[in-house]
Amino acid sequence: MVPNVFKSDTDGPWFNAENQNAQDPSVEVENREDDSSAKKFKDANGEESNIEIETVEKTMSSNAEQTTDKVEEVEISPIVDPVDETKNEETQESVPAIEPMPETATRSEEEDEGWRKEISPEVRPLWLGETKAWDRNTIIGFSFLYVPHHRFQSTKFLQDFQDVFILGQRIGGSLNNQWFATLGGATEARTTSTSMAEPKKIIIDTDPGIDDAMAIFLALRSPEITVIGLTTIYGNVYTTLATRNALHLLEVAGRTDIPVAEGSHVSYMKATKLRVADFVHGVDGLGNQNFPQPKSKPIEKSAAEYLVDQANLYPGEITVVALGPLTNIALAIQLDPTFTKKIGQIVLLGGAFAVNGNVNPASEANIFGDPEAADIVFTSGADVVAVGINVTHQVIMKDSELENMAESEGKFAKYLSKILDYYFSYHRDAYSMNGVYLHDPTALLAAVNPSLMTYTEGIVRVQTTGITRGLTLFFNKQKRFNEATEWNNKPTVKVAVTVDAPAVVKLVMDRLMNS
Ligand SMILES: O=c1[nH]c(=O)c2ncn([C@@H]3O[C@H](CO)[C@@H](O)[C@H]3O)c2[nH]1
Repeated sequence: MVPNVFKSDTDGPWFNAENQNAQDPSVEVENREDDSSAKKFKDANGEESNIEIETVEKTMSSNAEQTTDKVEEVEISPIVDPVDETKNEETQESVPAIEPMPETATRSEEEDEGWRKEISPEVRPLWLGETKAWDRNTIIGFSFLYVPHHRFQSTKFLQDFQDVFILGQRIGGSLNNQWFATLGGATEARTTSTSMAEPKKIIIDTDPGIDDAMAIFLALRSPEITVIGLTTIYGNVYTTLATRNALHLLEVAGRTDIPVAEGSHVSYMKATKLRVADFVHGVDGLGNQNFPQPKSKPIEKSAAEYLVDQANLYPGEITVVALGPLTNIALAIQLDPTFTKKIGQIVLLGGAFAVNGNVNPASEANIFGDPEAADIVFTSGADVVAVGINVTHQVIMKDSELENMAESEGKFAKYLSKILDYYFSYHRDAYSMNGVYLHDPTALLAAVNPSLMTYTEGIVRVQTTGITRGLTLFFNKQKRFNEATEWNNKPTVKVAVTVDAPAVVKLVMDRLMNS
């Protein structure tokens, strides 16, 4: 592993009054003082606003293994198709014969009505999609609710997955071709698939940004994932420019089919004094290349609305890769508190865990951009994976690799080699290094292939005031403190601790050069 390289950025060229007071010219919102923001945040983020799910501990068992899971109103109903039985090869027990699942299926009006009556009122909202025909994905979204009902012929599709989740709790699944599930007071569902190798659905929340451009192109070249949308945010540039750049990058890639939803122009606390890192990326965010205006337009929905919509459409299936300040994600949670359970995972680039920051000794840029939003996301209960600069500062693209890119015939590599010049010169000035940190591509790869990194789990809080504003503090839960603390009863998140840096650099280079 390459040792962690760190140098303080406190007196870099960006740390000046001009940047600190800069404002997005497109914003006409009354500014608020930092201090009042912090106070309101405390109120808004007090105990009451945290979403706690009441659970009781019950034991779920099956003929093959015993698992202890927290579930609500658990009642296991092993279901065996009485009609078609066969023997399990290993156990010699009778199991339902599995027929191949049709790609699509339809249900009649009458059947639909019948099912509606049998389902408990709590689960009805999820079940009652207007869908009359469905494919494998939508069946999985609904099927768990109906497992105990034989008429639904669950065996036909339950073969495809093992675990069924409601509100993040495992309520059933299939084992040795026998399957079981419970009908609890569920309003939402999460499913995991073991046999379907469908690409993961990804939404990239981005502030392009040179390394954002790398990450977006890398995502488009990664068969393990499907980019279903981009949402934009201020950070490296203001939001208006981030949207323009996102649209431009998709045009370069020939992927204008991917929607772009514009994000917030102000912080979570509605502050308009935003800090942007144009000194890292150029005033246009893309290395001062004077690219033409994109022809395409963002969709009508805001980023937060789009995130909530997509999470509702594909419960448990979407990974948000957040490459800028976390304002849009916090706004999505504010818009719909159940977003935290409907979103599959949030992989975020942010934080400086047990190392100095890159804005000042305390704070990393994305967290510093909106500390209140970051604290909301870290303590939201969502499945969060944080990739901080303690990890990304180990992943360095060297001068020689830039030369290789410039000589490559690859479309993305050629484009990137031009804009990367600016990023390289910033790193030479700020860090005296002949290379650049691959922040955003590394975070993207944590979603593509989590095994490139190792993780620890604990509670993360973000400092929102004073000289350590933006500090990310990780609590490993190894001590029971005498007094109650601000970390009490908060959900845990995963934090990346080590990275296979050579493998990450190789993957980035290979995929971008062969584009
Ligand atoms: O304010 C910043 N200062 C930096 O030195 C710096 N280096 C990279 N970045 C951007 O912020 C995230 C990492 O902290 C990435 O999205 C970089 O684009 C920086 N932002």
